[in-house]
Amino acid sequence: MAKIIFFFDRDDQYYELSNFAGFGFELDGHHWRTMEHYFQAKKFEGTSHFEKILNCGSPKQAKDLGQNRDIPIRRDWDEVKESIMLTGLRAKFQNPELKQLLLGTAKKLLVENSPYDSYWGIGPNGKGKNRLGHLLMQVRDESR
Ligand SMILES: Nc1nc(O)c(N)c(N[C@@H]2O[C@H](COP(=O)(O)O)[C@@H](O)[C@H]2O)n1
Repeated sequence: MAKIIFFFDRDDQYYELSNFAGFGFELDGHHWRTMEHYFQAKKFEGTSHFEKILNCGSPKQAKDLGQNRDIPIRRDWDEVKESIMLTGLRAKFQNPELKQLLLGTAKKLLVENSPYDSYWGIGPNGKGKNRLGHLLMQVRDESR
């Protein structure tokens, strides 16, 4: 049995772990359609761009809006982004179905197999930080 779970593409067995997966949750008085909506919107808290991301349809739209640098993102984003990601993941995995799925991964290494992102995923050379995978494993440990 493989000791590593790679997730990223829609047809991956554990696609639910992806921030793009369609599992909504409540947090900070809002309903978030996906983790990606929450994460990207938090870059622009207190602006109309936050509302635009909150209300947009797809995680892809949320990410595209979140990468728009015509609108300034909060200055301390690099310092707070990990704790924002962790807070969102904790809320997402309150869903009993998702919590069971996460716990069912037991002690396996969770890896966001993103070919683009060397910070949250493992990036093009497979050596990225995989911070999303590590935070998911933290939430898994907390859920036991
Ligand atoms: N382009 C893309 N497609 C997916 O299906 C993804 N899961 C991701 N990764 C997510 O992108 C977010 C990082 O965004 P920033 O570059 O920090 O703005 C993060 O939620 C990754 O999990 N990307």
